[in-house]
Amino acid sequence: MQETSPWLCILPFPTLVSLSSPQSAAIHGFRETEKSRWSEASRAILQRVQAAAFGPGQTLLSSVHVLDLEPRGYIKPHVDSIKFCGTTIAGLSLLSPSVMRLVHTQEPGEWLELLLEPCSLYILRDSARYDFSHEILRDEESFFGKLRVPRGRRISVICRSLPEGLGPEEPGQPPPAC
Ligand SMILES: O=C(O)CCC(=O)C(=O)O
Ligand SMILES: [Fe+2]
Repeated sequence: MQETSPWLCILPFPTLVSLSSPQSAAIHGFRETEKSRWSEASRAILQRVQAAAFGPGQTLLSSVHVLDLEPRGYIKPHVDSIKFCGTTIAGLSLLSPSVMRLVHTQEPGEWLELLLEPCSLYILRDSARYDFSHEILRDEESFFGKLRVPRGRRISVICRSLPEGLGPEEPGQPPPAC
């Protein structure tokens, strides 16, 4: 029997809400939720993500952001709000491949693209997080160099560090989406 991926337990989303997060205006064709309770199998995966992306001294937002982007959905260039998000953003991409483009906010000629394969993890930290905008290209523009990367439904699971100076969040109080 084929083993079921633990990530499949997040599909379909039972209670998806529009969180109107600061970045939501940049995102088109999506649903999202903040999730703090996970199955044991998913927790094990999240721990691997967190061990790879965050240092021992970093505190994370207590909820993980889950974003469900429809095949025609895309994310316009933005820098995550420094009010709600610290130095590090780590995103696990599921289902469809996609292309993430980073563009320097002061030097638009300085840019790079990342091919986000399903089950890959990207980490935006320090300069990549603060000095570059990030975006997910829409299907029509979804090329990695000359390689066409057709977009389907994409789900991302995003962990973020807490902004400096903010203590761990109050238990039971969901953080603002970041
Ligand atoms: O889907 C992703 O990997 C990135 C989402 C994002 O940029 C955001 O929610 O601010
Ligand atoms: Fe973002």
